[in-house]
Amino acid sequence: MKALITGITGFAGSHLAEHLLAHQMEVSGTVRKTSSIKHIAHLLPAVRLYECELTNEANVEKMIADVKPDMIFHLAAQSFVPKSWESPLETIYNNIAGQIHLLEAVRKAGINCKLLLACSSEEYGQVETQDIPIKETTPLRPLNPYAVSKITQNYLGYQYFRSYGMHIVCMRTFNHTGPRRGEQFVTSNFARQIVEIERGLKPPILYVGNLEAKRDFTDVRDVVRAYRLAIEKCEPGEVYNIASGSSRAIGEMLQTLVSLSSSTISIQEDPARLRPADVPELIGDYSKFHHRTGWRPEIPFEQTMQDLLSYWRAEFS
Ligand SMILES: Nc1nc2c(ncn2[C@@H]2O[C@H](COP(=O)(O)OP(=O)(O)O[C@H]3O[C@H](CO)[C@@H](O)[C@H](O)[C@@H]3O)[C@@H](O)[C@H]2O)c(=O)[nH]1
Repeated sequence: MKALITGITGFAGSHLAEHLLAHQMEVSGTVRKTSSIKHIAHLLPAVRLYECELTNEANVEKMIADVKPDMIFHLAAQSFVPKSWESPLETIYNNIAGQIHLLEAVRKAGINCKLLLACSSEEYGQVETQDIPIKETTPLRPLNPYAVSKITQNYLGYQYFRSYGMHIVCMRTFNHTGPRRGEQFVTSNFARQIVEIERGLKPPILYVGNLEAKRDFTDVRDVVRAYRLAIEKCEPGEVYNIASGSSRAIGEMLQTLVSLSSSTISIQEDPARLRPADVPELIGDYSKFHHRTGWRPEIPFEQTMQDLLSYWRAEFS
């Protein structure tokens, strides 16, 4: 089976490539001119890389015609919420134009290809207390342009399924983390600061934003396993939550990380890290996905935090 991963050089993309190779799939992926291949260098030449800008229609058509994948995992996106406030149009344009080019290229190529769209729990946005834990039927009340872009990706997938009968499944993935997580995201940002403090590279003050928000974290390695099961077993046109089913305040997550270090660290709020609006609490109900595939998360949160710190310690060794 030929799998294509858009965003293969990224965090989830690199873990997914490893997972699919371990399941005897042929793996290709798209890279941009500016992408670092650091996270997948160890997988070359087993994975094939295609230089492709998803916002360039001709690039995408050529890539799909060349690869003729049996399945596509569409992960490439502008995925950092604060950036979507700084440049809303860029986020909307990148995330939507890229996906439309991909859907159109597959449709025009007339190939038999399953697609998985990596959407987001941010689509739920402002969730009412009675809606927790969040089901796929919970109303969508987006709080930032990134969330709007993901809702659009989600509904485009539905529309192409309905209009053309394409095999498209949509995952509303809750927060996920682990080794290689980009340093702008909260878990990795805090872990990196701790390691910099341990190494004496910065004073022992860890800067934070909103510690009250609650997020439902799953290990990225559990998430990529879910993506393979989803493309194999899920019903096209449907949307599925991927979550752990419990949440933690960001402050609790920070305490877990700090407890795994022997350094003495003080915490200081950095107003620049506060957002114009922050989703207060996300807890996902993953029972729909569990009933379809048998999946449940396996890696304990403390293990994920330990592995994330180990990743940053290795980066600074
Ligand atoms: N990034 C960051 N976030 C902080 C900080 N301090 C507190 N936070 C809080 O930590 C929470 C998580 O922030 P992020 O890690 O940036 O993730 P996110 O905004 O929840 O979005 C992530 O999860 C979504 C799924 O729910 C993904 O769709 C999205 O792409 C991203 O991975 C937010 O409530 C944010 O305000 C900080 O210093 N940096």
